[in-house]
Amino acid sequence: MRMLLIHSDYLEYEVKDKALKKPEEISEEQKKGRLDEVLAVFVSVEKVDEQNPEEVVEKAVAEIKDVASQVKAQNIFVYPFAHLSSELASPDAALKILKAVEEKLKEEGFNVKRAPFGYYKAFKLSCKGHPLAELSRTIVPGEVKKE
Ligand SMILES: Nc1ncnc2c1ncn2[C@@H]1O[C@H](CO)[C@@H](NC(=O)[C@@H](N)CO)[C@H]1O
Repeated sequence: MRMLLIHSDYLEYEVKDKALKKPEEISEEQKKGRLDEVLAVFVSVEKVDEQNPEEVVEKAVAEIKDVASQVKAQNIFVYPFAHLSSELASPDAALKILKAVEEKLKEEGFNVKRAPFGYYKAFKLSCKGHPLAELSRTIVPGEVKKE
């Protein structure tokens, strides 16, 4: 799994078109979304993650929690983003893992939104620009590499 974490004044998105034949079913309300004072987490789920999804979810949540506590962010936006890797997991596996990350973060007490899966989306992001505002993490079953 590849994650790009951007501490932002806000992130907002608007669904534009289907990017998969069978994207995630969403409500009218989910076609637009916004969070302020947010840690935006752009996530590419990778093929290797399919070997141990539970471990990857645990490690991803631990890394996100760590960064969120450093930047003092309570709001987290999990954003499916198929552009951080050339070895992507299947859509089904990726969606399951992203939903699990979302659920675990909610269980940890964060205010979490997850952008819809399988769509082209317009988005606006306002990066805060401080030294910890732009971070990346690579997670594979068995190890976590930090930038
Ligand atoms: N392995 C994977 N990890 C994360 N997201 C994945 C994925 N496989 C499919 N997606 C989702 O389907 C859209 C088309 O690839 C993706 N859409 C996007 O990445 C948008 N930024 C538009 O390009 C994404 O929603």
